[in-house]
Amino acid sequence: MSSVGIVIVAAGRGRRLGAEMPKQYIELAGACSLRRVAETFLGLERTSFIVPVIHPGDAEFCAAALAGLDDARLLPAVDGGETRAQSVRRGLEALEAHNPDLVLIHDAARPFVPVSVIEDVIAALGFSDGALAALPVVDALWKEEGGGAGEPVARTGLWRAQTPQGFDFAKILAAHRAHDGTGADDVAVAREAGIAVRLVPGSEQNYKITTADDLDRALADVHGFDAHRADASPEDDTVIILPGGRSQRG
Ligand SMILES: Nc1ccn([C@@H]2O[C@H](COP(=O)(O)OP(=O)(O)OP(=O)(O)O)[C@@H](O)[C@H]2O)c(=O)n1
Ligand SMILES: C[C@](O)(CO)[C@H](O)COP(=O)(O)O
Repeated sequence: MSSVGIVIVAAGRGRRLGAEMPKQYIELAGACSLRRVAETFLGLERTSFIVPVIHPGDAEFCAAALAGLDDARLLPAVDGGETRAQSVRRGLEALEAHNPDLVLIHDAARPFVPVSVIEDVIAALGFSDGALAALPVVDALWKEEGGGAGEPVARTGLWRAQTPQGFDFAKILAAHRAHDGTGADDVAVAREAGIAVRLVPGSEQNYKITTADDLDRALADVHGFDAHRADASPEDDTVIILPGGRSQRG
């Protein structure tokens, strides 16, 4: 079975949210978004290695966020760059020594990614060198003209990109090394290098915390998502105290 490396990009500043600390470190019912993402990927047997990519000034935030996750697959965090693409590249360079067959790249700012979406992206990599989670655009689209609705934009065939975005490791590393560091996501980098990328259905649950409204939504959603996770094994009522003081049913 192919080995799967995970890059969690967490070096952003969260400027559009404008909170006191970067959004990936804001607590959502006892665990911040970065920790939630790390726990989700550590919960997958297919995960071989995880490298968090962080801002050089966030080492203390990161240490607190990941405290107690005692798992050899969780590699030391590496410093990110000015752009998301630069941060991804640094994560990939850190994974190179571990030589994974595949890599999944995920935003730390998407705390509620369902395991099924991750598994579907990995499955698509069985027949494609690239795959991304995405959702079709369902609303009508209008081009703005002077504050009003101008020309309509056809929505047919348009998809909203999410993460994880997964790739053949050697191919996406080479693509990032050839890239100028400006791509909005790894699909842009991959396509520039001629890598075919499959669309895999994402999830509305897998939204990115970008604005204050998104953070409010996450703070409202988190208890429901956690209850759902806890109810996964209702026959076993044991309460497990997790590192960092969180609890869940076992
Ligand atoms: N130089 C950067 C920029 C972004 N990211 C990460 O890439 C993901 C993209 O989400 P985004 O909402 O663009 O994050 P920010 O850059 O933090 O947000 P903003 O643009 O509002 O500052 C986030 O997990 C972010 O931490 C990163 O690792 N390195
Ligand atoms: C890859 C991505 O999640 C695509 O939605 C990306 O991080 C988007 O970042 P943006 O700065 O909000 O475009």
